[in-house]
Amino acid sequence: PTGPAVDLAGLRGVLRSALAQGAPGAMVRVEDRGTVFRAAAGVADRGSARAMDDTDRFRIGSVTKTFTAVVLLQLVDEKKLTLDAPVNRYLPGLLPDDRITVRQVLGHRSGLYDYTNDMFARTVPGFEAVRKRVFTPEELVKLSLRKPRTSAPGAVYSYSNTNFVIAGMLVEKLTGNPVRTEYQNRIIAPLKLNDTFYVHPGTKIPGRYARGYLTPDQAGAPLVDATEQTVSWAQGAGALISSTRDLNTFLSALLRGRLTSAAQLAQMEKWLPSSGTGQAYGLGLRRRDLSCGVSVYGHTGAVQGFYTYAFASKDGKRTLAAVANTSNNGTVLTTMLRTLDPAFCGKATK
Ligand SMILES: CC1(C)S[C@@H]2[C@H](NC(=O)CCCC[C@H](NC(=O)C[NH3+])C(=O)[O-])C(=O)N2[C@H]1C(=O)[O-]
Repeated sequence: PTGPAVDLAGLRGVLRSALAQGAPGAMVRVEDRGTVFRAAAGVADRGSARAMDDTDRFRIGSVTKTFTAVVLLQLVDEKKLTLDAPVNRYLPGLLPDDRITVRQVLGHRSGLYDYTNDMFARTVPGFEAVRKRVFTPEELVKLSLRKPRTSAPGAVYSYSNTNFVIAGMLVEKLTGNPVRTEYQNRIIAPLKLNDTFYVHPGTKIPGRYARGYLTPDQAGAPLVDATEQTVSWAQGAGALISSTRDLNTFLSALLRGRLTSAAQLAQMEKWLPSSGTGQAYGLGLRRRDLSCGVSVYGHTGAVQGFYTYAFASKDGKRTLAAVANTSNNGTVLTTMLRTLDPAFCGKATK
C-alpha cells in the first residue's frame, strides 16, 4: 500500500495561511515513491517579486543537525567513535564534566546551556552583531560554559545548539578534516545533492536561492533581509544550505538505511521524550506523531530568514520538505507544521 493520497489542496491552503501571517513566500515538495507533489506561494525575493521554486536554495538551520549526526554515526560504524564514551575522551579538557557522553550531546541531554538564548535575546540587534562574525567552535562552547548547566548529564532533554557545535568538533577531530569535507564526501557527493553546500564562513548562498527575511520583535517593524550571513554562530548546528528536493533525497536515503548501518540508524531512532506532546528526539533526529496515527521522522530548522520542515515516513518512501522565508514569527512556524498532515495523513479526516 502506498498510504493515503497527498492532499495538495490542503498543502496549498497551509502556504496561503503562512503568507497571510507574514511570510513573503513559502513552498513545499512531497515525494512519494518517485511521484513529486509541489506547491509554492508568494515570492523568493521581495525586490524582484520572483516566485519561489523548488530549485531555490535556502538556509536549512537545524536540519543541519541531522547531517552532522549521520557523519558521526558513520564514524561509529567505522569504529572511530563510541557513542557512550565521554566527549572529553576525544576532545580532552573541552568540557568541565567527564560524564557528558557523545550520545547525550546528540540527544540534547548533556545539560549544556544554549548560548543562543543570550545571543538572540534581542532578535535584530543580536543577529546584526553576529551576521558577519566568524567564531571558532571553541569560542561558542566557552560562551555556553559561562552559564550554569541546565541539568546533570543525561537527566533530561533540553535543546541546545551547543551540543551540535561540539558534534562538529568531534567530526573534525576524528577525521582530521573540516566538517565541509565530511559532509561533501559522506553525504552530498554520494547522494548527488547538487543544491547542498556548507560554505561557512562565506555569507553567499550559491546559485539560485530564496532570500530570507527576519521578522523584528517590534510589531509592524519592516522585515530585515537576513540572506547574507556567515551562520558562524551555528556551524555543525545549523549552517548548511540546501533545497526541498535535496532534503527529500537526503531523508529518504537516511530512512532507507543508505547512509548508516541498520544498527546506527536504530541508535538514531532510540526515542526519548522531548518538548511537547507527540514529539520525541533520538540522535539528531525528531519524531512527530501525527493526528492520523502516522509518525514521521526528520528535523525542523529556524535560522534568520528561514523556517524549514524536513520529515519522512518510517520507510523513507514518502518525504516532505517545506520552507517559509521568514523567521521570528511563531505563527508562521506553527502554520508550516500543518503541512505534515496533508502530506502524510492525506485528506483531513472529515
Ligand atoms: C528549536 C528550533 C525552533 S530553534 C533551533 C535552531 N535555531 C536557533 O537556535 C536560532 C534561534 C534564533 C533565531 C531567531 N529568533 C530570535 O532571534 C528570537 N529572539 C529567528 O527566529 O530567526 C534551529 O534551527 N532549531 C529549531 C529546531 O530545531 O526546530
